Amino acid sequence: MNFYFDAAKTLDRLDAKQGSIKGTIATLPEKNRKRTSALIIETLKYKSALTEIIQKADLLKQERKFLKSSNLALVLVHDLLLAKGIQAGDGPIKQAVLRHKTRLNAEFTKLKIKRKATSNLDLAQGADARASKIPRYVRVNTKFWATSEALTYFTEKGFSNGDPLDSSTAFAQDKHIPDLLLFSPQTSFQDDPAYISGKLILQDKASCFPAFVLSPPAHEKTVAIDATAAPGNKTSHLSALMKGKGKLYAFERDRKRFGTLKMMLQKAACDNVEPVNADFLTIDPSDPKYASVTHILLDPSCSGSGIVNRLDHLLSAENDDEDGDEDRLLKLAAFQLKMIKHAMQLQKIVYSTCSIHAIENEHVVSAALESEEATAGGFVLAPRQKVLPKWERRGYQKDMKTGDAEGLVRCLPGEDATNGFFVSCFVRKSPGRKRNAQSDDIEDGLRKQKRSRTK
Ligand SMILES: C[S@@+](CC[C@H](N)C(=O)[O-])C[C@H]1O[C@@H](n2cnc3c(N)ncnc32)[C@H](O)[C@@H]1O
Repeated sequence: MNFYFDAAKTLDRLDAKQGSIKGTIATLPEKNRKRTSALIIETLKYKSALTEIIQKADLLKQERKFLKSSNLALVLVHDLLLAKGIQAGDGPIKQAVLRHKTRLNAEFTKLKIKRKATSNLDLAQGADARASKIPRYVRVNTKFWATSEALTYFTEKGFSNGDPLDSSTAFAQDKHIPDLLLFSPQTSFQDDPAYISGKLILQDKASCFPAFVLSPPAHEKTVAIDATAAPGNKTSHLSALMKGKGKLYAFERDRKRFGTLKMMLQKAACDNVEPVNADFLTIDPSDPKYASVTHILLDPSCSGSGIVNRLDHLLSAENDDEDGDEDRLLKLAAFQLKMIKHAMQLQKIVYSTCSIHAIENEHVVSAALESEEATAGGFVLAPRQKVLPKWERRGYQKDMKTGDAEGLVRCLPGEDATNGFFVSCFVRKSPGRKRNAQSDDIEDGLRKQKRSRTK
């Protein structure tokens, strides 16, 4: 029965908007996690049908002594009607549902007739249509092997070059991000040895933009920060771009998510990363440890409104945050701005969100550009040619009080074959810029390297 209690509690947390489906499932006890998460997802798929059946059968009223939680009733009735029956010993709660088996089955049949369903599947809530237009993106972890080796690996597995949205055996290389491959959205990598061993990282294309735009040089003197790191996809991308050289501090304030981050970093062989379980806002930029930091990735918590393939479309309509709850967005925006201003005591900053709302994107960037911290540090937006110049969709100028929106990158789900995303890059203006010995050394070094290569 514990398995049903865990599933019901998780559904309670989702109803209370305490996280995304994926994020909430990740906090379940490891034992039975696969089984419990399958039950949660299946129950959510059929939630509207199951709720109607339970109401019509008057189950909660009649069994109020045993079924105190509506979500517990949902998971039990799910298994009774749509799976192999309730998988638990004969206790009073199971008996409370079984007493109504005939009535529940009758309501189930009536509902199918009412909804003109020819199979159980017709009662399920459909996926977000935009998700089917997003290929399955897989980043080759160049810490372990080269992209050319990965291409051979997949060719030997039966994949061939082509459009992955047309064929389940086609794959392609991405046009904008090196080492990123595209597969059909249905391709599963969970059992692929290359995924299990950390040689492949499942990461949406847009979420690869921030590390690529920041691109800290692969140099022993480079010191960078990922200020909001867990679960760690962007951290491992940064580490790969740095070729394991220099130092990357990865901050994560949440203890549980910090555990996930550490596991991810180990699996992806991120040996130049030092994970730090601390709030980025509490670090003192004048601390000698961070004085030589040149590059900062800032991908703070956001509304997640751009993510369309995260299963969250399964949450009920009243939880749907299409227009965003303004209060919540304003609170998030205030926190996001605080993070940027804190980072402005350091050097080059990439700020990103997986939100489509201007409140968390252009508005935050404009406010950051107008802040005292930006003036004191001489920060401006990096121009388009430094921020994925070939990417067509740029920021919304109408939502910028100041700054050129051409320097901003936007991704729209359903239109760009990615989730919704936003990327900006702040750099210090050269004139009047405080000289940072470390960063200037790195830049000088790289300039010299380039010169000697072209000679
Ligand atoms: C959007 S997620 C980051 C995702 C991550 N960049 C990735 O690609 O895997 C934001 C993370 O920042 C953490 N966080 C939020 N505020 C923080 C702060 N002030 N200091 C450190 N971590 C913070 C959250 O706990 C959460 O894990």
